[in-house]
Amino acid sequence: MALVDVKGVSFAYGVGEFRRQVLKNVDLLIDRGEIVILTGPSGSGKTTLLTILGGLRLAVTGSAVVLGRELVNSDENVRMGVRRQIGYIFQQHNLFWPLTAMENVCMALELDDRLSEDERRQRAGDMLTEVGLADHLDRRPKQLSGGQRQRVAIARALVSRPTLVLADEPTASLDKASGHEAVNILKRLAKDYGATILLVTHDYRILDIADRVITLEDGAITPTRAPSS
Ligand SMILES: Nc1ncnc2c1ncn2[C@@H]1O[C@H](COP(=O)(O)OP(=O)(O)OP(=O)(O)O)[C@@H](O)[C@H]1O
Repeated sequence: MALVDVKGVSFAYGVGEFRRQVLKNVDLLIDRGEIVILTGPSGSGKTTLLTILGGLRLAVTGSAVVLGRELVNSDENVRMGVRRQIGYIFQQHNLFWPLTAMENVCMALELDDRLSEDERRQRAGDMLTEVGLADHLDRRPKQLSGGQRQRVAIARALVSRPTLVLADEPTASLDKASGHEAVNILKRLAKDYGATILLVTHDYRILDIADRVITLEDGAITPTRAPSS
């Protein structure tokens, strides 16, 4: 069974004369372990689709089965259950400024009451080491570079070993070298842990990390092409 199985999803913002159709009959299948990049022009509906698949926005038309649960017309508790199995990475890393790198990553484990405080710190430290920040555990975001902050965000998204990682423009605020480094780390960790990634980007420099690139234009998926390598 596909990890993400979308059929005929449409979505509009607003009502009446302000109604704007943003997604038009979208179909999308993503298998377990795949790294899929979703690209396309600004305003084509990429973030809207990502937030629907992440259980952050409710769609009412079509079908979107994510991690085995139907999200279209779903109850909030279904979406919450799915959200708990997803790691999110955003353009702005969304780290908490007063907290250290270690504390930011530990926060992602706070819902898991099977872990003791020591185990959380151990796992967070291990994951920060994996992203190359073993020497920066006690630094706060303002003491880190943009690329290092995004690596903390990657560690935070992956520390709970999510089945699915959704990333929205994760390299948009990074230079070429740190953007590429960040997504390569993300790819390596996803492959190590068997996670599936759906990543929205305009950044053609990172298309080569994908197993598959799909394009959204004016709310509709255009035919799939192989990633340029
Ligand atoms: N909350 C909202 N209310 C009304 N319209 C919205 C809302 N969010 C997005 N839109 C509109 O929906 C369309 C699609 O937006 P979306 O953010 O999904 O596109 P995108 O492809 O991710 O764009 P970008 O690449 O610029 O981030 C845009 O025209 C946008 O202005």
